[in-house]
Amino acid sequence: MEAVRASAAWVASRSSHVKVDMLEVEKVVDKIQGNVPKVEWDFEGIHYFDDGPLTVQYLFVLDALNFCFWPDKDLSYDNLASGLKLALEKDKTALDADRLQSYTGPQLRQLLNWPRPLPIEEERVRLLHEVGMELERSFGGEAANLVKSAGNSAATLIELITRHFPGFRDHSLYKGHQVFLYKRAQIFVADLWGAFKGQNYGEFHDIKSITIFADYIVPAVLRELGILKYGSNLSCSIDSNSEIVPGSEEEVEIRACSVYAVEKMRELINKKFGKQLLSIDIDLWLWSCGVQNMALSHHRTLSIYY
Ligand SMILES: Nc1nc2c(c(CN[C@H]3C=C[C@H](O)[C@@H]3O)cn2[C@@H]2O[C@H](COP(=O)(O)O)[C@@H](O)[C@H]2O)c(=O)[nH]1
Repeated sequence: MEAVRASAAWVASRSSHVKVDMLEVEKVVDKIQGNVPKVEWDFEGIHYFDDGPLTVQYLFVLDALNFCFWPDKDLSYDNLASGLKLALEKDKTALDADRLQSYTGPQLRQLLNWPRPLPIEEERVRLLHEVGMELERSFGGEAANLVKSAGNSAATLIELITRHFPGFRDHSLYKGHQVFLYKRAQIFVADLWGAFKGQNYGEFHDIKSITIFADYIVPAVLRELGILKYGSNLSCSIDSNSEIVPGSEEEVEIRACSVYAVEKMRELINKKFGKQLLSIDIDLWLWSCGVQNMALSHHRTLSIYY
């Protein structure tokens, strides 16, 4: 994921609305003495797992829809993960490639047992269709075949996903430069790694190449820790829950600086404590802190990417 790392650093070096405070990065690293608290994947107990290909199908569909929950204050990622899990437990064919291509908005709501329209519902349906169609066309209908064809390489899997499924192409243009963040593609790799505990469909020899997943929770945690500093206009917009325009400099800077800050944290932990941490582990720690802190205000961007 060199493209993510390099483009995030490029943005961080030119950023004007968001700054990474390296002194605060150092303070946090010293405070935890290089020991990032271990958070178990599925600490919430909400995901489907059967140790086989159906779990891979579940995780791929989950991450195809893993974005933008905040416009509905009662909806969260948990509803999606547990809704899809229950749907699969009731009907093992619910996420088959042909079924994915035919869901309508109301049927998707019904599948998730959600009583009203989902945020950006028409995009969610479009992405489901895209996943079903391309899985059928190129991977015999199974996400497990997509994973197998990556040959245990996280970078190859992300390359395959973004080549075959346009809905995962989480790119932005910033000051004329292409920025790659690939949040949902990377989180799918992390979910495989976490669910299968680094074995079988979750075995990746280059898992350390993955960065954090630039969503709307981790930046809020980094800001709370003092690691990200926002300019006054941006601070006001976020604290007053105003929407941040997708693709704006502010939005790209928030996401890219989050990736960059955690890469710096990781480097510092390595330098000071001689530990090689995975960004995935830092991400899950930060994310779990964020979702347990209801008081955090996060940036609000209507986006299909996170
Ligand atoms: N950086 C990062 N972002 C993550 C996740 C996850 C879930 N990962 C699962 C994997 C193992 C664990 O046991 C987790 O269950 C969701 N999100 C993002 O959060 C936001 C949802 O927030 P709220 O509206 O409050 O539900 C939304 O952008 C969503 O895409 C993560 O791990 N890292």
